Amino acid sequence: MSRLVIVSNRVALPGESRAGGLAVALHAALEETGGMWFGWSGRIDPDRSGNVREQTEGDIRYVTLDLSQQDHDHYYNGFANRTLWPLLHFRVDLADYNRETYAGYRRVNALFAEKLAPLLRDNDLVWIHDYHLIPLAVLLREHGVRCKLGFFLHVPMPSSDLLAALPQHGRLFEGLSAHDLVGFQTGRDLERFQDYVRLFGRGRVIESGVLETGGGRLLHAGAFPISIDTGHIAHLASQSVGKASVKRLADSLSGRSLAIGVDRLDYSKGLPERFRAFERYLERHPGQLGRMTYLQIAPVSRGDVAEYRVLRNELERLAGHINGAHADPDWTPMRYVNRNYPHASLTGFYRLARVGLVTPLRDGMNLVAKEFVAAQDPDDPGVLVLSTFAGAARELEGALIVNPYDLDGVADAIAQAMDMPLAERRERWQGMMSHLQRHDIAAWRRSYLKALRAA
Ligand SMILES: O=P(O)(O)OC[C@H]1O[C@H](O[C@H]2O[C@H](CO)[C@@H](O)[C@H](O)[C@H]2O)[C@H](O)[C@@H](O)[C@@H]1O
Ligand SMILES: O=c1ccn([C@@H]2O[C@H](COP(=O)(O)OP(=O)(O)O)[C@@H](O)[C@H]2O)c(=O)[nH]1
Repeated sequence: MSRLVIVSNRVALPGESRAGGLAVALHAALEETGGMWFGWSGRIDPDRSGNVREQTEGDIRYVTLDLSQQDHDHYYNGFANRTLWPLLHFRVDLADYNRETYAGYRRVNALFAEKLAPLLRDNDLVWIHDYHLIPLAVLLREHGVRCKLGFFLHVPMPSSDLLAALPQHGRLFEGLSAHDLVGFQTGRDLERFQDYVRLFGRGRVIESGVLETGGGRLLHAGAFPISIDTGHIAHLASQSVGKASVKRLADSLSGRSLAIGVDRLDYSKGLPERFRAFERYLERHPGQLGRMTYLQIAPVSRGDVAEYRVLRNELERLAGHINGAHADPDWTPMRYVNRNYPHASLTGFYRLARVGLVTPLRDGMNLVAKEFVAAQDPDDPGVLVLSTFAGAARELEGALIVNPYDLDGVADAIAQAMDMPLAERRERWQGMMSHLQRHDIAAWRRSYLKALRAA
């Protein structure tokens, strides 16, 4: 059996709990197979990049690298999160390109390749994750690495005309052809990648999922929608009833219904639009006033990046305004919390909620949508209000699908969820839950690795 080696910027080290779907999902995948997880240690070294740390827990060997402040600023805060992240989420208006951060991004990828290459064996399966590490495969090949290399993009693949706005897009994206298999979240992402290869990459699509790249190399590509450990989330949720944090939340509602949103504090998640839609709900549905409390959990993310700080200020202002304008002495319409919660609490919060609000402007998948469904009480399930621009909307057909830019539409969906009869809630939930039982994180890992072995 070949060894699985996962490479990603973010590594869920033992004992670390941090919001973010990639780390949650990869940890669940590696727990089943064992193997090696290689990535950034999460630490800044005041002197230099490249200090290697190693630890083993169970069947997982973690090998991580420290980064210097400057490398971290240029690679993670800079090119990855101020250039690629906005661009890949269709936000050319927010993308900030500069050659210095691009050089830092390439430098850190070169360092990853230098430290990882000597650890690899020819029969390993190496699975590289996300936009932080697009050039890594080319660099590993230059170090003589011959094993199978796969890549998975967790974020959306944008339209090729948008991608073409990036200087160096050709060098960067043509580098994907050094992999044996490139995976995307949805069929639409795959289609947009194929368009890019055809229109800008000097390549051709032989058949869907089989491409000839500009350099004449054969490349396999496919859609592999990521998922959750459905059984585990459902189990945690069912056990959460007696948990103190869950009980305190339940008691604090004084019999009112709960609507919940759980998102990293990120502009892709559509939080200002969601807050405004919630206010619109209060205005358009006065008959429901005082019947529901909206809890938004939004742990601070990428706080060193300017756009994220601006967003945080805007959300504080909006939450204050909504409560100021609509609260009663005995009822506050919304609660806004910047703390990070472990799954043991979150799953209980999801289960308490009548409405789950997942309304990103763009999202690769959105695991919160899937967790919300898996955590529901089968006898009395809540309703998911889901943006059509989340990858999860391609699968979760029983959700109320909304356009997050249409504030009235989102407001009306919240009201519909509040009034939805039990029989309809059950029917919608059962369809989504049986999908998630069949398509869980193990199925995702298996289908990707099967395709990688075959590529
Ligand atoms: O590592 P961070 O900078 O703290 O950010 C957390 C992760 O955010 C993004 O997650 C994506 O992956 C999820 C799982 O596939 C998916 O459901 C979600 O739609 C994506 O946004 C990012 O792509 C990861 O690299 C980050 O680790
Ligand atoms: O306080 C929090 C907030 C979020 N999450 C987890 O972070 C992940 C977020 O993944 P998603 O795919 O929804 O979005 P991402 O943050 O990766 O863009 C989910 O597993 C959440 O349960 C968490 O553990 N604690």
